[in-house]
Amino acid sequence: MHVWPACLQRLETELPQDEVSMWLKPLQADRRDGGLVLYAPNAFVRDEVQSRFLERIRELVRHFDDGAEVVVDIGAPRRIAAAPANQALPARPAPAAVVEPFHGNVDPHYSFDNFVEGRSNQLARAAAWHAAQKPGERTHNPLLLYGGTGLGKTHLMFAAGNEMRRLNPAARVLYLRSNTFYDAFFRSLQEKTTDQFKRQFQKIDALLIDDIQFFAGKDRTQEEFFHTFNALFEGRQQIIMTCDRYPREVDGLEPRLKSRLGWGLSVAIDPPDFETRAQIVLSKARERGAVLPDEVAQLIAKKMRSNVRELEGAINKLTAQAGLLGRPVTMEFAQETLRDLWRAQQQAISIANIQKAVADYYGLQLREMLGKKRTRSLARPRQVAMALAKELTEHSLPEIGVAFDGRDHTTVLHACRQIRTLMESDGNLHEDWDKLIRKLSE
Ligand SMILES: Nc1ncnc2c1ncn2[C@@H]1O[C@H](COP(=O)(O)OP(=O)(O)OP(=O)(O)O)[C@@H](O)[C@H]1O
Repeated sequence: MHVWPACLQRLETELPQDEVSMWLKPLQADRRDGGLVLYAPNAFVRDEVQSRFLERIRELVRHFDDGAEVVVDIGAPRRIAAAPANQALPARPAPAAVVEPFHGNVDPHYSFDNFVEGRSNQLARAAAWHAAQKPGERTHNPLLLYGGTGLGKTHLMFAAGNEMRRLNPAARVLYLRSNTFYDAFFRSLQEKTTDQFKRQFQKIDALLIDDIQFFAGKDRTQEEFFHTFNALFEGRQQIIMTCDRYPREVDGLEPRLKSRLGWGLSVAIDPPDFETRAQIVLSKARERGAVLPDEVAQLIAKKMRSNVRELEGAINKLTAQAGLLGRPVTMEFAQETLRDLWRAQQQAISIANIQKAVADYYGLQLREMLGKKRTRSLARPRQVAMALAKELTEHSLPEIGVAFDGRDHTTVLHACRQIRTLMESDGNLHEDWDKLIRKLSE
């Protein structure tokens, strides 16, 4: 059996069928200088195969053919007449949406009015607001909003788009998910309509592009986005992007693109604090026509801290059940209805998890962090871990003390107070705290 059919057969058992037909079946194998060359129909397929599959293909070829080299190239084996580039693109299901500007795909529901402002998102809100007031101004173009999942990045992006349309109803605002950009670009290659694809962007006033971390490792798409970006930027069209972390931290994004993304204004969104969470609960409940007592909103805000999408899930469950049963939302009703949700959260966060996460975060050995030494570099993380245990679990102070190498409950209490006080003046500590909560609540 030839080596490539054997590899392909194996890959078919390891990968989803559409991946195999999209990327691997179009490859044509040939021998060159004792090695194996896989010919891809175009650069797009070549890049994708190189970045996603080549490592595994090399392993399999080593296995079947004892160490033959593998390269991926564009073109066709010598014995097969070469097809012009782009023609032999693999068949692919039509993408969910193709770029067709001006269809008003900015969801009108999301506005600045129904976005609850707090310390964690104030800057991002202000930046989005300014971008909407004066689209294209150098101070906030491009605007990049980054932060963890479900924290309101897309909400703010839509709010900015809607505000632009409110101020100027003729404004052509296009919202695109990064994967839609990718699909549409791919399709334009397939249909040989890349010029048309590019031209579409000349006609818009603002591009809102969501989740650009998706471009990581997709070299051709990144290159195309880079050109689109440059053209928009030079045309003073507003660009608003979101990313799940600071783009410099995204592996697989090209350095020149990373640098360009930071040209305008980049703003982080952090997880909301307790007060903001409680306000969000009240506001979402109001949107659903339900009246929640403040104490119920506070209870939900205390228990659910990772992201707003989860808060919304809790409110949906609560208001739906109350409507169905015709019961008012009391504390007891909330406790009863959401018990399972909370139990799942609670199980995920134990004192041991917290200790490990804090030790890892500060680069310490767990044993050292829990031990007796009082040097600042150990004592402070130890206090952070104790305070987090109090904040994130239902354990009592004495129980937490026991888990921290048998310390007294007054030591835990002191740690909680000290961390609270220090956070008021120490921005770095506050950041550590937020990051740890985010990590533990994922
Ligand atoms: N401050 C806020 N006020 C009101 N609603 C909020 C707020 N923050 C988030 N939300 C709501 O939480 C939900 C999730 O927000 P959104 O989709 O904007 O998150 P995201 O940051 O874009 O997440 P992802 O990266 O997963 O796409 C939305 O329904 C949004 O309205």
